[in-house]
Amino acid sequence: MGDEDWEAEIVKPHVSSYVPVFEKDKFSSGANGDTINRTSASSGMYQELDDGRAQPDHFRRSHFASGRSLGNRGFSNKFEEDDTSGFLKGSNNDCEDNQTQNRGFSRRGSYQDGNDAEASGPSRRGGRGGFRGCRGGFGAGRASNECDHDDGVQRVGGLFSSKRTAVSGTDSWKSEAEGEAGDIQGPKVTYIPPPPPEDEDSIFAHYQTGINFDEYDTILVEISGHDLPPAILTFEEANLCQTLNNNIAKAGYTKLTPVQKYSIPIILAGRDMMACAPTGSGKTVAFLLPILAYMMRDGITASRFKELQEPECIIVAPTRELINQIYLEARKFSYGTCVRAVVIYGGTQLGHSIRQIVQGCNVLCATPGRLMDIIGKEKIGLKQVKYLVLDEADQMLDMGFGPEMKKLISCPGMPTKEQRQTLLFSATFPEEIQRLAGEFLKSDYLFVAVGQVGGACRDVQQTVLQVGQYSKREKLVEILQNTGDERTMVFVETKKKADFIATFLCQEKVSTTSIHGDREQREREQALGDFRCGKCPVLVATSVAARGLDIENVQHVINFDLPSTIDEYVHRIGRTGRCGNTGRAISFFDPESDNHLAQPLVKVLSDAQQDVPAWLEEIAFSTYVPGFSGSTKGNVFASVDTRKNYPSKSTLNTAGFSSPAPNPVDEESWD
Ligand SMILES: Nc1ncnc2c1ncn2[C@@H]1O[C@H](COP(=O)(O)OP(=O)(O)OP(=O)(O)O)[C@@H](O)[C@H]1O
Repeated sequence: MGDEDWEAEIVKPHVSSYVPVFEKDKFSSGANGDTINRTSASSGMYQELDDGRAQPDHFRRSHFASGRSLGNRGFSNKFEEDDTSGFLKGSNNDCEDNQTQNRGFSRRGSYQDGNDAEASGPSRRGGRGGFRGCRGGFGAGRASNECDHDDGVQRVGGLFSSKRTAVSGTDSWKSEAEGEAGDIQGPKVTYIPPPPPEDEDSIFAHYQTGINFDEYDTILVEISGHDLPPAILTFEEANLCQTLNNNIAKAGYTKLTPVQKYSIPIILAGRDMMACAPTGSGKTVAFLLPILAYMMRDGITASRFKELQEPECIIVAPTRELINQIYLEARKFSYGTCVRAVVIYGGTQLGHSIRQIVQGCNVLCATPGRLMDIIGKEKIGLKQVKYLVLDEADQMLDMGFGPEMKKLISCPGMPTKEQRQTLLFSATFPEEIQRLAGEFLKSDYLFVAVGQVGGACRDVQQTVLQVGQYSKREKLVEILQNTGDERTMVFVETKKKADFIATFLCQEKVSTTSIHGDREQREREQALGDFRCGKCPVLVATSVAARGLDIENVQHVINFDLPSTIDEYVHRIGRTGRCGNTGRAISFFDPESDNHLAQPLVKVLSDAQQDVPAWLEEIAFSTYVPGFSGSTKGNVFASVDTRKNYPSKSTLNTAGFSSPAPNPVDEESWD
C-alpha cells in the first residue's frame, strides 16, 4: 500500500462542505469497503469549524489527557485494521502530492501552495527509488522538505474563508493587507501574532548548558581560506561594547562555543564565511554578536521617522518559527541599544509586517516569501545592507529557495557581493550547495567546519529500529509509555500523517499537538507554545520543524518516518541534545522504503560513535547507492571545502588553547 492510501485513512476526500467524517460510529470508506470502528472515547476526531472546514479535534483537546496514562493503549480496540496493511483505508483519491495540492482541497479544505510541500510529489517519490540519502546529492533537500514559501495568501479551496480575524479598525496599512493576495485569488491573511513579552526576565530566559558543553572543546575544527583572523577564546577578546557584554552575561553565556570562537573574529574582520557546525552549538549567536557589535561601533540607530527603512542587516531562514526564534535572539542581544530588530514572515497580516518595519528597522529577520513581498512593495530599501545572513544556508540555496535568494541579491539597490558581507550557516553543507554558494560569497570567503561537515551532534544517542510501517504506531505508543512526561518530537513524512498520528496519540491519552504546513499560523504558534511549556509534551511534526528550532528540554526525537535525506535526519535529531545537553533519537527504519538511507545512516552513526545495528550494516552494504563514497568508519571529514587550492588548517579546539591561533598568514603552519 502506498503513502497515498495511508494518508487517505483520515481524509474525507475532496469535500467542499464539511460532513463530519466520524458522524457515525462506523465509517465506511466506500471505495475499499474497509471500515473504521471507533469507541465512544474516540468520538469526534474532527470538528466542524464555523467556516465549514473540518478540524481534527486533537487541536482543541490536545490537553485533555490527564497525565499520560497509556493504559488504554493498542489500537485494536479502537480501529479494525486491515490485517495485511495495518492501516485504515479511505478513498484512494486523496493523494498528497504537489499536483493534488496545487489544484484542490487538502483535508481541511485549505489550499496548499505547492511549494510548501512535504513528500512533494514526483521528486519525493522519485527520491525513494533513487539515491537521495547521501549528503552531497544535489537536489536532495528542498524538494522533499516542507518549508515556508510565503506568498502571504491563505488559500482555502479557492474560496474566501468566512472565519477571519478582525483587522484593527484604524489600520492605515489595511489596504496593504487587502492587497496581500496580489493576483492570486484567496483570502487575505489577517493573523497578527501576539507581541513577545517585553519584560527583561522573559527576554533573557534561557536554558542551562548541559554536562557536555565543555566537550565542544574537543571537536576538531577545520578552517580553509586565506588570511584567517585569529580565533578568540573568550567573550572579552571580542572587544564588544559594554551593553553587548551585559546582554551576554544576562543570557547566561560565560564561554564561547567553537563556532563562535572562529566566526566572531572572521565576521568582525569583514570577511564572508560559510560555517558548518553541529546542531545546537550556538551558530545563531556566532553571527548575531559580531553584526550587532558592528552596528554598535558605527553608532547605528533605528529611526521611526525615516520614510524608507533601510536595514543594515537582513537575515533569512526557511521557516516562520525559526526566523521568529532568530529575531528573539536578535532582540535579546540588542536589548538596551538603539539597534532595532524586526521580524516578518508569512501566514501573518502583511500590514502588520509593514507596521513593524516602519517603526525602525536595522536587523530584518524574514522568511524569503514575505521578504520578497515587502521588497516588491518598496517598503524597505536595500542600499544600506551590509550583512546578508542565510541561516540553514544549504536549504536556502537549494532548488526550493535558491531562485528566491538569487532574486534577492539581484534586487535593485542590493549591494553587490563585493560591497556587502555574506554569511552562510548550517549544520549541513552538501558539496553541490557549496558550489552554488559561490554566487553569493566573495571568492576569498572562509570556510569553518566544526566537526564533520554534516555530522550528527555527538550528544544525541541514536537508535535505529527496524520497524515495518504497519507496526509503527504500536511501537510509538510503547516508546512513549516509557518516556513519561519528557518532551518528545515525533517526525512524520506528511502533513496528513501528522494530523493522524497526533489524533491517534490523543486517543491513546497522550497529550499531543502537531505542527505542519497545512495548519494556520496561529495554530502553528499555539502548538509550539503548548509544546514549549510542556502542556503538550509530544509534538508531531513534519519537516517544517526539522531545522533550527531550539526548544528547551526536548529529550527525545522519534523518526516515525525517516526523512528522504540524511541531512534532514541530522537536523531532525538535532532538536535534542542541544547546547551540551544529552538527548535520544529513535528512528523507525522500514526496509520497504528506507534502504536508500542505510549507507549514509551507517556513516552518520559510526562517525558519531554510535552503535550500528548489524542488520543496518548488512542493508547498507547490500544496497548499491551511486555516488555515496563516504567512509563508514573513522573520524574523517566527509567534505570540507569544495574549493580547490585553498589552504586549510585543522585544529583541536581545546580549552587549553590559551594564545591566539597561529598567524593565519603563515599558511604553512596550517597544514
Ligand atoms: N556560548 C554559549 N553559552 C551558553 N549557551 C549558548 C551559547 N551559545 C549558544 N547558546 C545556546 O545554545 C542553544 C542553541 O543555540 P543555537 O540555536 O544558536 O544553535 P544552532 O547551532 O543554530 O543549532 P541548529 O543547527 O539546530 O540551528 C540556544 O539556546 C543558545 O541560547
